[in-house]
Amino acid sequence: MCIQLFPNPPPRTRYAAIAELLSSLGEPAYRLSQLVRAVHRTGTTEYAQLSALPRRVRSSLIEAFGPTFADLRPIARQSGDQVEKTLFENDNGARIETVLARYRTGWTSLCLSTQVGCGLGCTFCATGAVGLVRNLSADEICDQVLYHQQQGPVDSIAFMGMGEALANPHTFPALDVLTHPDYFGLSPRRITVSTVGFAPGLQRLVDSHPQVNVTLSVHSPFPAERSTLIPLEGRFPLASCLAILDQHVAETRRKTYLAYLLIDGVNDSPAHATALASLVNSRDQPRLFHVSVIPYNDAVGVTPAYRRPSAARVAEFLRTLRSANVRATQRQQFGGALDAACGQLHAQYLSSAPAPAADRRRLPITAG
Ligand SMILES: C[S@@+](CC[C@H](N)C(=O)[O-])C[C@H]1O[C@@H](n2cnc3c(N)ncnc32)[C@H](O)[C@@H]1O
Ligand code: SF4
Repeated sequence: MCIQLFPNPPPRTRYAAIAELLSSLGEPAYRLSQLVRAVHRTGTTEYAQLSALPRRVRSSLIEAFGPTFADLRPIARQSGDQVEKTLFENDNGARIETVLARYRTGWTSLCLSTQVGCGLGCTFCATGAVGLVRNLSADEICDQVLYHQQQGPVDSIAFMGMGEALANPHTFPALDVLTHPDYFGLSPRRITVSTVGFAPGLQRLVDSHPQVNVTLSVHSPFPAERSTLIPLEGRFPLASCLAILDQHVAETRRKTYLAYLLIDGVNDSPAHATALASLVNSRDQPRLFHVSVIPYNDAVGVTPAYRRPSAARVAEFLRTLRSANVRATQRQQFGGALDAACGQLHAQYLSSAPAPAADRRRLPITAG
């Protein structure tokens, strides 16, 4: 397991570096938001094509930062019913995936990645089977949103793709950029961060971005069993994360989500549901905790023979929670056939097929 405890201050974001350059050139303060608006509106990330900016500014940007605004480029896309999975690559060949889901109401939700792989080793997750290749930079996290916004509106964002967002120190400057009114201008209430329980990061998140929605992955109410599913339990027990959330909901009155993965014959018994309900009902504000039940998705590279429970078993689990007055719903999931649902992303690190060529810029679109 690889654990990083925010050892160094993260490097400047591209946005801060450009602001500094523009100021040193004596450009007016509005130039940066003009640049960002032009990138979002035109669908290009090539500085040379941003004709809204004076030529001298474009030349200085290219000289300082190279030809393009984005570090990640999309190299493959798969579309299925209500879902689109995009594979991105950076210049060093690191790959990640994002998933855009379209609800029937027209609402769009983007599930983005924060790490190439993940070092926390949860036994049910394809991203965990990859291991941690590296953290994404704040710019790479934001580039995923930028790319999708260039294609159409993105109504909400979930940090639920590849990686543990709160173990990556660059998640915090990325949230600053995404919510900054001059850059992405997203409401923090439309952003959700999911964590498996990286307690120092969780504390930092609720302190620095209290309006961002939080989901804590629980998956077992029993500590010994939880640590066989989520090794991080041994380092940061669930109880310590729930204590942080208790304080957070008391201060903000914001609803908080507890994700519960259901694996057939492992953690889906009535005894598990009853113990989970007791855990929720023992909070000071139980009505502010909402349980999202996620039936297991087949995940490449996962060694134990886990299986998805039957629909009847899932319904029974939900019934037990609700009859104990716990608010609980099944998470709507999309893209299982494309390996695009929760826990299935691995950006071709676990495929036998060779990785795509780094310079392939066209997007093959395949039906799923
Ligand atoms: C891939 S994780 C990324 C966010 C964060 N690292 C976390 O674990 O909460 C997003 C969600 O997918 C769930 N998940 C992981 N593997 C899964 C699987 N095989 N089937 C269903 N959900 C899974 C996680 O438990 C978590 O709730
Ligand atoms: S479930 Fe989350 S924390 Fe666990 S291995 Fe997968 S991405 Fe990492």
